[in-house]
Amino acid sequence: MSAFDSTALLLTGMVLLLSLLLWLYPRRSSRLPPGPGFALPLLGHLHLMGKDPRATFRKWRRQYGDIFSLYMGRQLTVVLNGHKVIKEALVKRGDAFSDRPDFGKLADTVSREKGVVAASGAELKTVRKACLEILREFGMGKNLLAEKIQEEVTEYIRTIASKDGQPFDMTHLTQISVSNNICSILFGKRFDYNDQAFMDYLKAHDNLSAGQSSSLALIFPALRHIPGDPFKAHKFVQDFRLLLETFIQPIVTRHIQELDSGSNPPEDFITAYLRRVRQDEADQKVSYITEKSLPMVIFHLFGGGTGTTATTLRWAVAYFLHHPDVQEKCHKEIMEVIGDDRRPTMQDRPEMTYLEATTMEVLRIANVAPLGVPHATSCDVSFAGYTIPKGTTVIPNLDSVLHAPEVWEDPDTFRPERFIGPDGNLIRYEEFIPFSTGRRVCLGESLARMELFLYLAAMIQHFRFLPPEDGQLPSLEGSLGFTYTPMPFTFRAVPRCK
Ligand code: HEM
Repeated sequence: MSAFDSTALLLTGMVLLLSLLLWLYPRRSSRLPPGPGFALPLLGHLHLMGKDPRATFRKWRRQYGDIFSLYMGRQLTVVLNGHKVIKEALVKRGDAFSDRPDFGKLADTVSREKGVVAASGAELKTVRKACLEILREFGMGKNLLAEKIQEEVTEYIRTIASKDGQPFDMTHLTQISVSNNICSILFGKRFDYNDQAFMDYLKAHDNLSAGQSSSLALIFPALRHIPGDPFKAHKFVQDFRLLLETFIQPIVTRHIQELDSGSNPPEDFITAYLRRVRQDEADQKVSYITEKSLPMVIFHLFGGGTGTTATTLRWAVAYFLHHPDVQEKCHKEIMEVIGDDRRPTMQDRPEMTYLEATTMEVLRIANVAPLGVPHATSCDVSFAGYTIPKGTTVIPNLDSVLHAPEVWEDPDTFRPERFIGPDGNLIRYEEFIPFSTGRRVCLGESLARMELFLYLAAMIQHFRFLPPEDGQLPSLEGSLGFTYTPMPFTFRAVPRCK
């Protein structure tokens, strides 16, 4: 090859590389909301996000305003901040802002089904409606379910009492117990607190919600083949498979066999959903309610019903340990309304303003889903003077509402009294949106609120929470993955004397 040929080859290579980089380099159009400048090819602004996106978003909000944009990889993403903007988008313009983005190619290697959390458009409408109707059939928000939860709470309290006031970590016990409530609805059964297989499933669920995989791994599934799994991509696929294929799918298959063979499957969510599938088939209706999508729907309800409520209970105990006065005020109210010789019931709830205010303050300050779940635009939208294209990922930054200093005085101070008015009644702030707002508001909100009340009332009725003998208090700085969880801690649950 002559020197001329090699130079030409080198130049052509450089031009091709430059074109590829330019093609990969995300550029923001002038009609988009402003945002950080330098986006890398492939990574976009991921390298600027830091360990705690909440802190980065607070900084960018100060710099660019309530609506800013960035690139997560090559995906255009708009972050909405403050109650006014989030309400405007998710509630008033809910028609345009209620889709979900593609949750990543790594998840697609396990299943492409959308279930409920990842569904958009007509599929979302049909599946969400069916889920809500069936959950209500099984008593969500009603006494029937409250009684079931009370039985689970009784078992939970018995197990805590068996610790004899010695220090323990409540994480696994609380997770299994809370998960049993949604499992009773979904599968018609609860799991023993020592069931090792179930504990492994919960561990896999924990790993997924801790967001162990990097954002890069979610976008580039091939990273799971790198030896040593540095991006935790292989682990993500393993955990996802364990839950979907080893835990949930066999239960669904058993229900299908029982239903089709005329034997009696348990009267639970799966059977109710399958009856709808069969009905739509009999009516020859083209429907999104299908046998194939059912395992993913169950995966989402199981996931939603397992992590967040248990995490909120752990945050509540962490704050009680830091604020014994709040614990005592809750106990005093419980003694006045319920006493110590019967179980708390849902009928007691309206009388218990201080416990309710305390629960709301825990939900606000701990804010277990600080960035919500990403939404996506279903069409090109003109919004606040910008044009946001169809398919843009939208992050409703709930942290910007629940910790807004203009709404909550000293937002980082734990003070249940902020939810109680001068007349002694609860104040229902419009800005209190830990379950998000609009068409995709948390589907399990009333179940979660019922659980939080029944667990906390019974826990405080029976025990005084104290730090271990060395006085070590839990950190109030948690770990942020898909949810915001407390760091592991131990405490003593000392029985209250009758
Ligand atoms: C303290 C407890 C809980 C909190 C703080 C919480 C919070 C949230 C938030 C912020 C969202 C995102 C809404 C959006 O996209 O705008 C969500 C969605 C969801 N939650 Fe919860 N949640 C809790 C408990 C539960 C429970 C007990 C269930 C069980 C059924 C559940 C099931 C779901 C489902 C299925 C979705 C997706 C809804 C959709 O995509 O349309 N959650 N939750």
